[in-house]
This record gives sequence, structure tokens and C-alpha cells, in this order.
Amino acid sequence: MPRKIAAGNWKMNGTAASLAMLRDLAANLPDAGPDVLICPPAPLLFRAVDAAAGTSILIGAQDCHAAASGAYTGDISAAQIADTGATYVILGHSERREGHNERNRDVRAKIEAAWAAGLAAILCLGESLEDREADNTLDIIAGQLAGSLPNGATPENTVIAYEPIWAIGTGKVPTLAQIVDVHDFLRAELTDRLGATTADDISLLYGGSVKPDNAALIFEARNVDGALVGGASLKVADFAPIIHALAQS
Ligand SMILES: O=C(CO)COP(=O)(O)O
Repeated sequence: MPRKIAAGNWKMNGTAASLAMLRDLAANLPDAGPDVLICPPAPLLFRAVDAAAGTSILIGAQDCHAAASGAYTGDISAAQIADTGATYVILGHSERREGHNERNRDVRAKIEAAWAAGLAAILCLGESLEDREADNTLDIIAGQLAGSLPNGATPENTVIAYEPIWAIGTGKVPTLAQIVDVHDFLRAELTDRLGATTADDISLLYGGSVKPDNAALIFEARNVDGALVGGASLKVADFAPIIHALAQS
């Protein structure tokens, strides 16, 4: 069985004061619920790890460089992320692919770096509206998965997040059937590559406008093991109900 995971991607939001929500969130988690992960901006990682100490909340980063160290002004390495006590890193988010020109092979190199530093990678994949309308969704997903995921993926070091670009921050959500189509496809592709024993245990998250009022329905979808949540992960009042819906799914 894959682990259920509720992951919050804060993107470029929040300051040190925002970390007060971690204690509040911890106090509002279901018993024996899913793994809960918060990915704040990099300057907050050390403090976030401290703020989450003694709770079950895990901390992750939003990107890393592929190199172990060197002359890369403004970048951070996977080892530096691991040094903060964070255990995950989001890689290949569409906002990185689009805004920073990251190609599949860049994402692949970053995942290799993350693994080498002992971090688990959350690999993000997803089609644009144009791809969706041209009926190219599964081709795009297949290409992203084949190009971005290095050999050696395990349920411990890899989580896959399906995030249709047109659903991110827009309030638009695919139909349950559209989500199931992609998640079934991802499971099948992973099975081809890794064998069923490994593939069946890799958590597949859905991301894109997950909110308290649509979470329960999304978690009914076959092969959806959790969510990667943007805007609704910033407030306990939004994120806690999503986590509870996942726990009950
Ligand atoms: O990009 C996302 C998470 O990585 C989704 O963001 P929203 O939940 O704000 O649509």
C-alpha cells in the first residue's frame, strides 16, 4: 500500500511568523492520519524544522540544484537542504519548468542529487491546457515521467505528483474520470518500469486547486494517495480539513 501524503507547497509565500501555523496544524491532525509535509521557502527551512520538532509534520524544500556544491550563485544544494533537517524536495514543478526553463533532463539530474543527499523527491508532472485540449495529456505525462525519473526509484525516495498546469491556482479541477485516467496511467507506467511490487507502493498525489470543499471527492479517485496543495496549505483552517478528508478516504 502506498503511504497517504498531504503535502503543502507554500511557494514564495510566508515569513518566519507564518511558521506558527505548524504547531496549530499539529494540534489539529487526525490520529493515525496521513504523512503531513510542509514545503516552505528555502530561507525558512531551518526554522521550519525547529517549529515542527516534536510533531509528526515533515519538512521539505521546493527545489535544489543538481550539483553537490560550487559556483552557483543563488542556488541551494540537496545536501544543504538535508542539513536543515528537511527530508523531501519538490522537483520539476511546472512553475520551475516554465519560469526557469527546466527540462526533463534537468529535473532528472536534480532528483539524482536529491537521492544522493538522502532526500525523497516529489516529482511533479502535468499537461498544459493546450496539451489537454489537443488530447495529448497521456503522451506528455509519459514523456515527462520517462525523461525526469531516474532509474532507482523506490517508494521511500520517490513520490509522484500529477499537477495539470491549468488547474494550478485557477480553481479549476479536472473531473474525477480525468484524474483517474492519469493516475491509472502513471501506476501502469511505473509498473512497466519498476515492477508491481515497487510501483504499487509509490504514492501518487494530485495537485491543482485542492480545497476543503473538493478534497473528499478527489480522494475517492482510484490511485490518488494524497495531494500536493498550494494556496490551501497556508492556513490551518484550509489545510486541516483536507488532511482529515484524506485520513477518511
Ligand atoms: O502547484 C500546486 C502545488 O504544488 C497547486 O497549487 P494550488 O493548490 O494553489 O492550485
